[in-house]
Amino acid sequence: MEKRVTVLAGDGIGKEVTDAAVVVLEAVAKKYGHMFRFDHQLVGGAAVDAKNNPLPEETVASCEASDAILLGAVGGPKWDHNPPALRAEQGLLRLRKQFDLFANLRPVKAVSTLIQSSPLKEDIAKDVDMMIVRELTGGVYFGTPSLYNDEEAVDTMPYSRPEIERIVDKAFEIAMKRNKRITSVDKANVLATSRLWRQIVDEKKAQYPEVEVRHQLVDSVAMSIITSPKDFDVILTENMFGDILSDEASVITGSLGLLPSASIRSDGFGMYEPVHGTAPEIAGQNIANPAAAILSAAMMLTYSFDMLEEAQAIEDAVYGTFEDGYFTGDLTKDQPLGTKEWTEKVLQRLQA
Ligand SMILES: NC(=O)c1ccc[n+]([C@@H]2O[C@H](COP(=O)([O-])OP(=O)(O)OC[C@H]3O[C@@H](n4cnc5c(N)ncnc54)[C@H](O)[C@@H]3O)[C@@H](O)[C@H]2O)c1
Ligand SMILES: CC(C)[C@H](C(=O)O)[C@@H](O)C(=O)O
Ligand SMILES: [Mg+2]
Repeated sequence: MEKRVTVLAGDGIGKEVTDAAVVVLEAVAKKYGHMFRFDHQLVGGAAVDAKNNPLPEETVASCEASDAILLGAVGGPKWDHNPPALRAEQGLLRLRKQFDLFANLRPVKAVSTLIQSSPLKEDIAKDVDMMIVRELTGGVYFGTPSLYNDEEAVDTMPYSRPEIERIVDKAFEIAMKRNKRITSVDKANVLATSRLWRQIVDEKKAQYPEVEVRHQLVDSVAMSIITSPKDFDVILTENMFGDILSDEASVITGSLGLLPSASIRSDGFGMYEPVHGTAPEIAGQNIANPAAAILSAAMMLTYSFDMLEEAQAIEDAVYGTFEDGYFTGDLTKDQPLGTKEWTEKVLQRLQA
């Protein structure tokens, strides 16, 4: 099969980790007889510097002509004080909104070879396997009015019925393919959007009688995700709660550098991005963990290209490399491998 992929490295460690994902995809293409055409474009701070726009037209045009997008990360101190339209993160938010990528899937899997890197006790972290389904194009990230001046600031958190219904449907679909358990996370004791969210989840539940649905308040989930993570299978939540809970859940696995994500819409088009950010303090040093970006590439093969065997081959190579005892510096202090050297081990496994 031939596929076009727009690669948006972005800023900080974005380039190092997307470079790793691209070489892995090239190895997969060679092994399975596919052709992936990569088109590299600017987004985020790099695009602000070059084009005075965090999401230049050429980037949008390339994404429109592609079958999927692979993104590194955007942002950093250099652009933090820019006016809102010229902030690096705007490039990412506009991409998500413009391409209607409403469903953000963030799997959190604790594998036994990495348990020693988790600060949690082994019996708590062991065998955790959950999927965070985060609404990605609504809520407080995109609310108007939005206002900021020296005296006053306003954010608004709107959600419409159709916006909630489609993400709730997606969560039920995913739950049906997994263990038929959903925890819907909200703040219904305070927020009107959460009360509508709860109502719609309850309505949809009637269509999926086999799925066990639990509502839990986000503050309580923030605690239970650490004390009893195995209680969760599918976590369904709105945009900002999902952002916060996914970074928190990464702790269970051992590192934020392990968490991939898929940002998809209904027709199969998607953007694939690690959950982590640009990690400015380690950028350019060949020490970032590329696993999250490589696993995001595997999600691209699954969700956009329907290449399930190829995706599995990437996952096996990544987890096999950990089993072989090779780790980057976020996971071990004992002779860690660099980003490139660790990726080379993954390639060797793929090519074996
Ligand atoms: N999707 C994205 O583009 C995205 C996501 C999150 C944050 N950001 C941006 O990134 C910038 C930095 O944000 P932050 O510091 O809060 O979060 P971050 O995710 O960049 O870093 C948090 C911590 O995790 C470590 N870390 C992250 N990824 C790693 C990896 N692959 N390997 C090893 N260690 C890793 C960092 O060194 C740091 O200690 C900000 O501008 C933020 O807006 C972008
Ligand atoms: C960079 C930022 C806008 C983004 C978000 O908040 O969605 C990031 O934290 C993420 O998790 O993808
Ligand atoms: Mg985040």
